[in-house]
Amino acid sequence: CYKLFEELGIPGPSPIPLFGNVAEFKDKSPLDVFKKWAGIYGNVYGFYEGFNPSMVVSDPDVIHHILVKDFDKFQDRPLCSPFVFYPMHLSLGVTKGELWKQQRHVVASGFSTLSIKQMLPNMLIKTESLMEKLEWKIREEPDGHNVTEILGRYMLDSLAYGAFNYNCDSLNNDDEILLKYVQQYNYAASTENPCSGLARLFPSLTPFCKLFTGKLRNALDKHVKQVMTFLEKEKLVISRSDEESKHGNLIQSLLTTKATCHDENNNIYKRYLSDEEIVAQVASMVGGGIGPDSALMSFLVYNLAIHQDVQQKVMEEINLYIKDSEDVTYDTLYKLNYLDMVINETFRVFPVAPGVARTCVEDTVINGTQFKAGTVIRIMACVMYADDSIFPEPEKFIPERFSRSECEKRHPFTSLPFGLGPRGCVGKRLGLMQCKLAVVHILRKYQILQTNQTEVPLQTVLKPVLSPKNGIHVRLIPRENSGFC
Ligand code: HEM
Repeated sequence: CYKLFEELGIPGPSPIPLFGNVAEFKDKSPLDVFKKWAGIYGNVYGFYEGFNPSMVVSDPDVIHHILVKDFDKFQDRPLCSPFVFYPMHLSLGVTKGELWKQQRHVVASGFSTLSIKQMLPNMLIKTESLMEKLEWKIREEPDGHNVTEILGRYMLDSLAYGAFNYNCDSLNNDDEILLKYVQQYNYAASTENPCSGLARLFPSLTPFCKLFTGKLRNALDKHVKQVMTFLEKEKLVISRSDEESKHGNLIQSLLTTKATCHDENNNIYKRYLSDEEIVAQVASMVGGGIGPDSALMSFLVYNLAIHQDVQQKVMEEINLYIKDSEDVTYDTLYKLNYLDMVINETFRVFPVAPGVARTCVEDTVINGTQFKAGTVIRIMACVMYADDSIFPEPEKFIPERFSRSECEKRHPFTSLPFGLGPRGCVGKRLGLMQCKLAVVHILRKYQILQTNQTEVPLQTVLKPVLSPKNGIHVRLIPRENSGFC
């Protein structure tokens, strides 16, 4: 059963019976293993996760084919977590083929510019709560503290209230149903979780491993019940209100947008998503969106603390466009080009999503390499980010690499923080807006400094997105006292 790659003439490490090549990852950063293998086997090679063949790709031309040109042959995604409970099998990240296409159209329409602009007022309310929380924390620990937990909880509150009108306060309440669910969701997919590791390696053991997921199921059940009540509430709002207010949040958009479908004779018809499908989308967007959102925010704060010159430039740009709080609009946030470059460079240095995955659904040949149906394809963007022929001096933090002129010199498929193509991240603009909103508020009030507890270099862990292993320790000092405006 370990003959596939040999027969196809695809290079890769030699597997050992039962485990394939996973032993190589023991006690190492998976990112380092993929970088090492790329150095030995090149930009397209194969390895075995247990018995399962996976192809690893970090060649931008081949990636372009997989994500866009030959999308129909690679449109499905393998499961990110082996534990999928009702109704999550209906969520966008999991569904396949025709059902995915129908849902994607509906979900994507909830992320239009107009919809995102409508989410901003609720997010601003949560940003005020963040600022209050930070002020309190600074009074308690004036010499610096770990900001990761606070930032993560803020991102959750802001996402839930902005996108779903779901007013949760995880910043101040450890027992928030949503917070408990997100913690369990992340743990279930984390590489630190031995149970999910075992189920990934030996899928036939998944039913056994599921016996140990009581906490996840419990947290999911409570979350699903809560989302159901929000759904009923939004249905009432829709039945009462005029057309104008119908797209006030993502749940309303999911309730009122129709999917285009084809029957067995290829006739077109339209349908609304079922309640189960809507609940699955909300639950998975909260669970799946918040991990990368929070990790990005922490890494960004870290980079601003370590690179004071970069922080100064971001501040100058903010001062240029945002004079007072009324200027914090979708349009002004959009103008912060230098901040965009800093975010892109943060994604490169700390690849929150080190790669994206697809399943090959039909045999195909790309640039002379054969891809067999059923094979998992791991597009490891992190390998390109560390390649000095693409990003010279990759160990340095240089936001200017992402200026428009520099980007035009590179292959567009060398930077994939949100994936790309028809199955790329649907929440990209929302995630970026949340992050910019928080950075603008923090920087207008505080200078971010590193402390003697700030890790250099920073240790990271995959859980399931790349995150700071021990959090981010920084000191915030009010700008009026810092002499730095
Ligand atoms: C900084 C924040 C975020 C990052 C870095 C990120 C990254 C990603 C990546 C890499 C993918 C896989 C794309 C692919 O396979 O090509 C993805 C998919 C997805 N993301 Fe995000 N994401 C973020 C925020 C969000 C937010 C805020 C939401 C929703 C509220 C969201 C919803 C989704 C969904 C639903 C998918 C699956 C799309 C599909 O299969 O059609 N993401 N994201």
